Amino acid sequence: MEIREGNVSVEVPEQADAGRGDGVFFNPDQELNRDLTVAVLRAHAEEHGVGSYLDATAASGIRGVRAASEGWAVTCSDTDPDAVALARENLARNDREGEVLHRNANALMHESWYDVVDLDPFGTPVPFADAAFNSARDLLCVTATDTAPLCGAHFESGVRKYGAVPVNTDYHAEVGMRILLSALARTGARYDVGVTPVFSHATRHYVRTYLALDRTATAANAAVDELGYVYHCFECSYREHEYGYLADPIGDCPNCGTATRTIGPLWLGLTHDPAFVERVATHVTDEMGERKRAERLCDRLAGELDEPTHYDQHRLSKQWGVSAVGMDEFVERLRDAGFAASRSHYGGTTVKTDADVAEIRDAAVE
Ligand SMILES: C[S@@+](CC[C@H](N)C(=O)[O-])C[C@H]1O[C@@H](n2cnc3c(N)ncnc32)[C@H](O)[C@@H]1O
Repeated sequence: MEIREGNVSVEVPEQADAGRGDGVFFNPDQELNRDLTVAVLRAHAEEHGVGSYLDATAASGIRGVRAASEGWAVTCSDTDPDAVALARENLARNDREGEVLHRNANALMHESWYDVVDLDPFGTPVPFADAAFNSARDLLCVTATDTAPLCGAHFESGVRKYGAVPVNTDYHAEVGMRILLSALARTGARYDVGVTPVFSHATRHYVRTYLALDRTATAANAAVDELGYVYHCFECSYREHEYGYLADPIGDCPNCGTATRTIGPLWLGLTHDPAFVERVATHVTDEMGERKRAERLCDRLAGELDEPTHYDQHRLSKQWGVSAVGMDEFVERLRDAGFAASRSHYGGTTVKTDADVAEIRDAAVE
């Protein structure tokens, strides 16, 4: 079946359920992810110009074709011969140049350099991360769809894959994002590559991040300095974070006395650069099928307070046995009490604030 996405039209196999079928993979639900990738590539090109782009796990090649239509010199790779044939056909159908290789992306990335590498694999990107840090010069784009291990819902799998302790909290999507960033920062650091996340979002069942790379030991050290731990109380939702690679757990919750759980190492630093996000927003354009959602997401991200966890007003209200109020009202009450507060992109009822859970209750519950 032929579909149009952004400025391109590609042939993709008809699939009943979001990509899961016998044929070459295609998931229409990832259009927002791909629209934002194009906007990020445009914003990145403003500073660095267009260059070489590797669509490492290409399937239909839709990412590669869209990047090629933006002027990037594209390479697509896939281990599935049917995917390789389809990606070639899709580049040709759009009159775009580009090479499509029937290669294992890991071998390819150990041999060749690209300005931008895009990892969009099935599930976890971890099997591709080492090679990617030895292939990407400027920007590494990564999707992870294994949210259950990342968020702590599949605890052992999360520990195995990400070398960190994930705990399933009510801010699980953010834990997933910060576990992924932590693992990527530590992988980059092994090769003296420092990462700066310039744009990241947790949307439905995946996390997507864009890392600006600095290939120096100093930058790698700076990235490791952004790692640390969150101590979480399941009784009252109190949490506290601590930078530093060596955990010194706080023990009992200072709010209610219950033992806290340690989560991490997590990336505690910024998960995006607000100025870059604003520039990305200017590159979200009319031909994008997910333009409205992309704009809303950029807007929310740009205004999101820099705090490593968020709260869910509805969960807190249930815990306290009070009625929830409108989100803008909730944020206003926190600000009126002197705290920094913003809504967050992790969900419609989520908020970021520098108030702790007892302070939130005092400020927001009448
Ligand atoms: C989730 S799909 C990619 C989806 C695509 N990026 C998109 O936006 O529609 C993952 C693809 O990775 C390919 N793949 C799996 N292991 C690979 C490897 N080691 N090297 C290259 N491609 C691989 C699979 O054949 C599959 O086509």
